[in-house]
Amino acid sequence: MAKKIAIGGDHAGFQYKQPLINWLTDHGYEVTDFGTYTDQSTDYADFAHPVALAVESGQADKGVLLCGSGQGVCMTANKHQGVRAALVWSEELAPLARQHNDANVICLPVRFIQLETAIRSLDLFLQTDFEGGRHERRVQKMSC
Ligand SMILES: O=C(CO)[C@H](O)[C@H](O)[C@H](O)COP(=O)(O)O
Repeated sequence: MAKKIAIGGDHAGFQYKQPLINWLTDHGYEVTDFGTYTDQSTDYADFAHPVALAVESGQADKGVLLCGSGQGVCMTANKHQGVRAALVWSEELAPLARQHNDANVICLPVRFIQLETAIRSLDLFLQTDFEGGRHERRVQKMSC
């Protein structure tokens, strides 16, 4: 089970960061917060890279990234070796990202989903295992 979680996001994701950290710590996860720490305008890549690096290096088991649409942090994180970041905007997508894609970073579009959906999606993401089998071959083919 993933225990060490890296989290970060830009100003557009800031509103949900602390509630998600609270939920994670309440449920026994060890959280590293890479910012941003205010709602002042920032650049999403400045937070997506540190979170992705934490996952890439093994410092964190899983990553959580937040921005307005989820797109910028997701694109940035996926530049990193061994990082499979998934944009999740409904509860159904969270377990699929784990079961089929072995995603290790969840990207949440804070301007487009309710906090309850973000928390439920994160919970499902962290609880769900990769299925392997036919998906193992497909995940391996992602590398270029
Ligand atoms: O990465 C994004 C868009 O691809 C995020 O949604 C950003 O949070 C967004 O672009 C921030 O927009 P703002 O107008 O600067 O608040």
